[in-house]
Amino acid sequence: MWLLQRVIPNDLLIWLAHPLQNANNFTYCAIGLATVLGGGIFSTLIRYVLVKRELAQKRKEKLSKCQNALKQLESDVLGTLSSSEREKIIKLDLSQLIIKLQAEEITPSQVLSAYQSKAIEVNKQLNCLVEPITEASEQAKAVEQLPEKGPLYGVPISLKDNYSLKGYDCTLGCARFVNLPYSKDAVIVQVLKKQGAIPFVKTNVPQTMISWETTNPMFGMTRNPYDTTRGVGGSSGGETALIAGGGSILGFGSDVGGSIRIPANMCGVYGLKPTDMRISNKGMAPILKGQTCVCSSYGPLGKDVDSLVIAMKAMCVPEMSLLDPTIPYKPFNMEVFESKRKLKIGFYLQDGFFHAVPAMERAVLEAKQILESRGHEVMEWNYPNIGLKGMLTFVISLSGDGGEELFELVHGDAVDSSLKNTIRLLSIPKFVRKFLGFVLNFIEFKESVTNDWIDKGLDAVICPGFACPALPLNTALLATGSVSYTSLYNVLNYPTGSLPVTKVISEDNEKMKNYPVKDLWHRAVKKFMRGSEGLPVNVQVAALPWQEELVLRIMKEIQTDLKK
Ligand SMILES: CCCCCCCCCCCCCCCCCC(=O)NCCO
Repeated sequence: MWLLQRVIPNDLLIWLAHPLQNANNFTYCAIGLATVLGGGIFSTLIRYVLVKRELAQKRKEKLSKCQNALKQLESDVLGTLSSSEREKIIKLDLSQLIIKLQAEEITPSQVLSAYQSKAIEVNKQLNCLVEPITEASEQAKAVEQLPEKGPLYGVPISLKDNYSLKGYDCTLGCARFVNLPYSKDAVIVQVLKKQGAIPFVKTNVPQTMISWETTNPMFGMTRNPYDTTRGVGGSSGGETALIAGGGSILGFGSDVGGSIRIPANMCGVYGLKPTDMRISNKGMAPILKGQTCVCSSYGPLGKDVDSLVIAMKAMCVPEMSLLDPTIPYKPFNMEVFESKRKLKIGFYLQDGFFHAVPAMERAVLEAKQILESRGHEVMEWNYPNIGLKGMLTFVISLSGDGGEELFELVHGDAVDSSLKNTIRLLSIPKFVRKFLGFVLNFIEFKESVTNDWIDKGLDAVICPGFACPALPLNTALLATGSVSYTSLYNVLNYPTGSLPVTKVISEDNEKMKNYPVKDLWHRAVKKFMRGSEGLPVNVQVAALPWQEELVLRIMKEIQTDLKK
């Protein structure tokens, strides 16, 4: 009161108090209610502004911490290797590198230096890194002292930002996760380290990872090494940009709707999404925690099929099941991978939901021809409305909470424009979700697709790696639905690989004049294919659950004949 009297002139106070002198109980209640409501709104606003400011500060601090760590690393590795020594290491493929490391022709520290300096160089152009793992150099020296060499002895590996490492944040591009370092390595990371691998960088992701444009308000946009005006896909886009740019020889990503395979397609990299539960997710940064219909799978990315095989062999070991008893011990089956049994393989060029561009169709036809020339039977596989049914199942599964968790993750944070649309699309009201769920029986859909494969005797299916190659920066949201090509295999939980088969040529784009513009998504894709010549085009290979070795075998056969 004393303060009010000092600040507000006396006459004004009397005038303000006047209605109160004659007020009845109702008026008191109304004034009280208005005060409580007004106060509530005011304090919520203040809290919102403070949270926003705090999160903006966190983003700034985290970015500058990461940039300083990269600068420090750059000066630490400067001069450790001559550029010709570095290039000799970088040009080795993973199998050759492992042979040289095991034979002690090169040391883990030398290999690490080569990749550290190359990654920094690539990052300057593509902005694909989050931060370096500063303990990597010590770890490289430590493995050199070990009496036994693991299968990944001295191999530097890059990890998507959601792979938890002791002492490091997993920000997922969200400021609320800054300064929350993990106290333990995820099980995958523990196993990889045990096998001799050296995690050396964490790579960029889209904000929340539920998007296929690798950009976020903290670390910014990752660019495509084939054309820096185009994106890299996502969400493991930092990984594929780094690998394609030569800054990593083996990377690890995650995939709930295509996040390993979409960026693999955009950057011409090899990737494998294993069956859920083949590889542990224990200790990983959780996302969409409550939902169990479509789960994140964790898998490798590399420059050839052999890299994926090496990674899977190294991970499918008893150690994985000991550290995470929910994972069945299922060692990598070389017999299946090396088998010469003739296969029956289905193929499709269109999923009936999103129209794939001609370059994607041609890639499937080229892969088909290779497989036929090897004596496999390749037949068209057309499951009615697979694209639409798969997409609806995917969207309804992800939006089980009406987008609540996604809202919460970005509340008060700057929201990336590429994500706004997705959140809106996933905020489907409960009654619509219930209706769609009623129309489409998920379990029946999954069972029916699997039965169809079994009835037709299919061993595997090949199809477009995505609906289109890399799009210009900031445009992924204009073609959101093209995710139907990859998300189908998350819904089905089939292991699926992606491999580069060809590049866009002018004849493909000439055929774009007949590309059906069914809606705004297709209009955008049609427009953005202009100037896409030279971009990589991948094909997907899918098989029934737990058949990772079969997927890799087919990928290897296609890769081998493409190189001839
Ligand atoms: C008639 C059907 C309407 C369809 C609406 C389409 C809305 C789609 C919105 C969902 C887009 C999600 C993109 C996901 C990209 C990949 C995410 C991923 O795999 N993340 C990895 C997490 O570990």
